Amino acid sequence: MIISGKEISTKIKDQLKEEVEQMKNKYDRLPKLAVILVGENQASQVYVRNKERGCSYVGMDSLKITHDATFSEEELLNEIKQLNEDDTVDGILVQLPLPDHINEDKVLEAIDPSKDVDGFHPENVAKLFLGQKSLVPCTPKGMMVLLDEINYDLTGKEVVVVGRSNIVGKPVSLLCLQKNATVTIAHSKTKDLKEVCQRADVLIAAVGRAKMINRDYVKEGAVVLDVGINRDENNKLCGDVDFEDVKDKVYAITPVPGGIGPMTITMLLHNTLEAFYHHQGE
Ligand SMILES: NC(=O)C1=CN([C@@H]2O[C@H](COP(=O)(O)OP(=O)(O)OC[C@H]3O[C@@H](n4cnc5c(N)ncnc54)[C@H](OP(=O)(O)O)[C@@H]3O)[C@@H](O)[C@H]2O)C=CC1
Ligand SMILES: Nc1nc(=O)c2c([nH]1)NC[C@@H]1CN(c3ccc(C(=O)N[C@@H](CCC(=O)O)C(=O)O)cc3)C=[N+]21
Ligand SMILES: [Mg+2]
Repeated sequence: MIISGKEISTKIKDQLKEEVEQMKNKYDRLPKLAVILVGENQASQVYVRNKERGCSYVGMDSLKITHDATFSEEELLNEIKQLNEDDTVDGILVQLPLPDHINEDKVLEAIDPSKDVDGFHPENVAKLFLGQKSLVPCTPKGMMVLLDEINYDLTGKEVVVVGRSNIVGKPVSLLCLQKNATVTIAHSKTKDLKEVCQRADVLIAAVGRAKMINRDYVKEGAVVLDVGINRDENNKLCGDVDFEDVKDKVYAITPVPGGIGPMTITMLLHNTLEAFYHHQGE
């Protein structure tokens, strides 16, 4: 089975669109997402455009703020402070990576946790760790929604996550643990990665290396979630998984493009609506 994140995300966006319409009538204001982009990173520009498109699809307001790569940390922190104080703004997202002269941790900590639609602020990270209600990182949340969509119960299942980043690997591991999976987190220092991956009922690839996971890593009948966004030898978009090589061995797999990526955007919209409700005292 090929899990179309694109189709599922369209279905969810159509539901969000209806909710937004109701909120507009009820509160006479729209949810609003502010996206800040510093520098000229090509991929970032594509993602930010997709985020704006997502907002307009569901009828939310969006505010795109772009700066050239010389924008200072102090200026960025000031801008975030202003957005924190702006009652018309529900969500604030600072696109990563930031230029080297800007301290990422400092910037993420400056965002009002109630507007932190990425779920990257330490307060939200701590809540996720503790299993308390919080804004949950979009990519991990999108993966859980996809598993739900195919009625896949993680209880007692072996999950192997390849990658331990703060934005994907670690949070998705916690979410799988919450759903009663047995979770292994692998990374660049993991020994015998192939053997570790072969144990997985659910294999999550969040590495950033084109087609690294081939059929030798995959157990027959496994579910494979491919987070990677890479370019192959022909400069074509591809995942961390060699899709053609593994597709006849799996129970289900997400493609790239059209898999996890669109779900990430949709969960961002979902989080923005959640933040809006919170700001309205719901
Ligand atoms: N579809 C989507 O919505 C999203 C896609 N992405 C994509 O997902 C990928 C991962 O992103 P992100 O988590 O930010 O990446 P990072 O670069 O922050 O993390 C990569 C992780 O992979 C590990 N790793 C690197 N090489 C190997 C290897 N040879 N064997 C095993 N593990 C390895 C690293 O290990 P170590 O810690 O030891 O260095 C690290 O933990 C990228 O392609 C990115 O573009 C990211 C976010 C959202
Ligand atoms: N603060 C912050 N939050 C993020 O959520 C964040 C970030 N920084 N930095 C970079 C990563 C990456 N990311 C993606 C979002 C959408 C697609 C996406 O839309 N992918 C499409 C194709 C995109 C294309 O055509 O290149 C797809 O897979 O079908 C991919 C990757 C969010 N990230
Ligand atoms: Mg990173």
